[in-house]
Amino acid sequence: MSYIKIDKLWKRYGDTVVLENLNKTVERGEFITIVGASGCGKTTFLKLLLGTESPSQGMIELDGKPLVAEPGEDRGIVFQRYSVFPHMTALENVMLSMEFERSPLMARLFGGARRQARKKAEEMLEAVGLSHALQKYPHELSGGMQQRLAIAQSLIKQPRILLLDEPFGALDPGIRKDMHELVIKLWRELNLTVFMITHDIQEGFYLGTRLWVFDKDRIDPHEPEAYGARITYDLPVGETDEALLKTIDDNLNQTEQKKETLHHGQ
Ligand SMILES: Nc1ncnc2c1ncn2[C@@H]1O[C@H](COP(=O)(O)OP(=O)(O)OP(=O)(O)O)[C@@H](O)[C@H]1O
Repeated sequence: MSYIKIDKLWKRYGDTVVLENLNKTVERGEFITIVGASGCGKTTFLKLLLGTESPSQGMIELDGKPLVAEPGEDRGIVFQRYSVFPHMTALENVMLSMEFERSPLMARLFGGARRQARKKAEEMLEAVGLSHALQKYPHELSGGMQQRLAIAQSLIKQPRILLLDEPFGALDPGIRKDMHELVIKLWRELNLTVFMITHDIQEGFYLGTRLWVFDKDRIDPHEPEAYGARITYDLPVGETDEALLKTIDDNLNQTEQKKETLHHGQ
């Protein structure tokens, strides 16, 4: 039995087909990177995995059970820009995630439980390289540090699956490299299963174990909403040649161009 099974999965919004009949299995500990043209449904797919969206048809199974459409502790997500609470320090922001989890009504822990939460939050901030910034407020942190904080917030709940939606898209290349190392370290040490969306196909090939390409390869000019994205490539990372990379990039650019042409023709 596979850890995650994506079975005849469709997602529609009204008459618009966003995802079309996805079928995949994923084993524990895999690191899947996802690339695809803008607006083709990558974030929607992560939301289906997170459980904040539900399938129109088909299902996702997690550990042999249908994934329920509500966020679970076993899944954590990091977005490109994370909304941390501006009036709370890094430490308080991470502690708050734990307080919400352990005391959902009051979001407040006391005494020994609070001391324990504080220790765990400090350890997690240290693991992401922010031990020197525990008392800093988000506006005092650089973009890379804010994403480290977002990762700490998401990992403090000890998810088994980490969903990353272009987490480094807004960062400078040098800082991105540090973040790659951090994510690889956390993935290995915490034995996570990771799904990460990126716009950068090279990043997709550098990180992880498997690269998925989402592409809406069929477009009917009379009915542009009729087809959704499918997973057109599923490639083991590290075994693919440059020529194939270029073909994928060209295909995705063509999809973008077709969309542009349709858009302007309307
Ligand atoms: N809640 C919603 N209601 C209606 N349509 C939606 C909703 N969420 C997403 N969509 C549509 O679904 C399509 C896919 O959106 P999604 O954000 O998943 O794409 P994406 O591949 O992540 O894009 P990008 O790379 O630009 O972030 C878009 O056309 C979007 O407008």
